[in-house]
Amino acid sequence: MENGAAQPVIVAIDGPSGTGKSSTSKAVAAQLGLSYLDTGAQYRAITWWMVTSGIDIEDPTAIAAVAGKPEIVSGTDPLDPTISVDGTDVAAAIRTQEVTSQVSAVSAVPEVRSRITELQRSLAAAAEQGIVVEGRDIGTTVLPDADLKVFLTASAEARAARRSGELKGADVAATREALIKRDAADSSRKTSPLAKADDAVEVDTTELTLAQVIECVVTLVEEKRAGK
Ligand SMILES: Nc1ncnc2c1ncn2[C@@H]1O[C@H](COP(=O)(O)OP(=O)(O)OP(=O)(O)O)[C@@H](O)[C@H]1O
Ligand SMILES: Nc1ccn([C@H]2C[C@H](O)[C@@H](COP(=O)(O)O)O2)c(=O)n1
Repeated sequence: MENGAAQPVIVAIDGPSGTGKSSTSKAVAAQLGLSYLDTGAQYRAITWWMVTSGIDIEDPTAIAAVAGKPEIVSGTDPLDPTISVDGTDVAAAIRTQEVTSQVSAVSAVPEVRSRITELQRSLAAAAEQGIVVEGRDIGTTVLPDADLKVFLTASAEARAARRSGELKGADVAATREALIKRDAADSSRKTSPLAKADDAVEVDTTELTLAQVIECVVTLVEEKRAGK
């Protein structure tokens, strides 16, 4: 650019549950002065609204009919990401087991996906310095022209151990089964399933520390910016 200002950079980070997408994306965005969007939080937020509104989660037609109703607002500061529904802060409420166990069913409904995808694209377009967007279908569907696409993976054992460490005292085997079940549902839905984009860089984080994964992604972004 003539004035030397950096072009906004769009980074898509996808992968299964517990591979480190949120931790990595937040840190990379903070380090590089970019915005950050947790798209899983948006699907959790609409699921929370469906559950608290008494919508039958087993009925995709009922979900589709009200998918446009809740107003979901995401704050994109990586140091203080926020999520609200109709003005209520739901950051804690969307992390309950009740929401986690139902989010795959709600997020499989095409009307939900088109509504949330539109929100995600408008937030990405508004990010002046650029944005790190993490989820399941960012590189394939939401932002197919992203400057950099990363697909994080890790063994089910490593992911379960990480999650069990978070949920103190949680049974590792049960956590592993729950992760595998959610990934299978997210990967097998018809509309924009969890998938690696053909042009994504795959990073297996099983044997890497979080700091190593962050460094790896920061380097990939810097290489892209340098035109390498
Ligand atoms: N490379 C790593 N080594 C060890 N622990 C890690 C690593 N990456 C992430 N973690 C830890 O694993 C847990 C899950 O990470 P995180 O929430 O970032 O994953 P995620 O892919 O966003 O998961 P989900 O899709 O379920 O939201 C966190 O406690 C995080 O600190
Ligand atoms: N781009 C996305 C992001 C998330 N989802 C769905 C599928 C996940 O199981 C759920 C919760 O995501 P998490 O908070 O665990 O990252 O949301 C999706 O379908 N597409």
